[in-house]
Amino acid sequence: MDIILKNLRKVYNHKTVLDIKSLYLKEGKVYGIIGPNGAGKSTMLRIIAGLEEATMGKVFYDDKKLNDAVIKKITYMSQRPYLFRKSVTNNISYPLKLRKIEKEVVDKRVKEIMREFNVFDLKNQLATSLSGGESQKVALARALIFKPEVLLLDEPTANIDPNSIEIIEKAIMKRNKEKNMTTIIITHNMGQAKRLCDEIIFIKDGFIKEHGKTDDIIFRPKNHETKRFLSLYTM
Ligand SMILES: Nc1ncnc2c1ncn2[C@@H]1O[C@H](COP(=O)(O)OP(=O)(O)OP(=O)(O)O)[C@@H](O)[C@H]1O
Repeated sequence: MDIILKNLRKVYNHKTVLDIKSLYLKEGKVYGIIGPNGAGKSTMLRIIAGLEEATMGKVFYDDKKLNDAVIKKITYMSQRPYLFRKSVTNNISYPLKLRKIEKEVVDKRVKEIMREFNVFDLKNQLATSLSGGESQKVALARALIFKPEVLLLDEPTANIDPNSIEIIEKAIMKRNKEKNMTTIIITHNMGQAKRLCDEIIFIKDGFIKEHGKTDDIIFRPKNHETKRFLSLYTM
């Protein structure tokens, strides 16, 4: 699914926190959103996810506005994902049960994805008792189990150990190749941006300051603000 932002603006308390004239995100590509704290990255993602309304402007999904059919194809994971006070298995199977998938298929897919994310041993544990990293993996397994067309991730691997980061990145790349999933990832990890993203969008003060191919942005940024931002990271 292509995602198109047109004259999108978000204002909080008379302050514009996001102002995007035009952005075309193509089906099957992985986009990295980078930028300082408070730049408007999460606001943009929440608007695309349909969790927040823009003050002005529109988001199109292919040529459609957000509707029930579109919402069913999108999955969004926040910085602090919310898990139900139920077992890990119940949490992960929830999106399939919601879509009335038959039990045998649900059981098979849940087992597969728990193995993929290395959380199988936690299957009966109460999800609210998991560690931060474990919760993140379970939340992503739940987000991916229904095979979304659009994946929106707000810092999916903040505070995650390298082994789990690798599991999460592999899971994203695998689906991207197989399902042509359009993916947008907010990250403060430039190594991750390099590994995962086809293109990078640098946002500051609510504006897109620079957008281009990952290597161009990371190694040959043109905008002086992008240069300054990237110079603060060790790569
Ligand atoms: N519900 C809200 N009410 C008022 N202001 C808000 C609200 N949500 C976000 N903001 C403000 O909008 C600006 C952009 O916030 P946003 O969360 O999009 O930034 P971000 O780029 O994701 O930052 P971070 O890297 O810290 O997660 C910030 O100044 C924030 O304080």
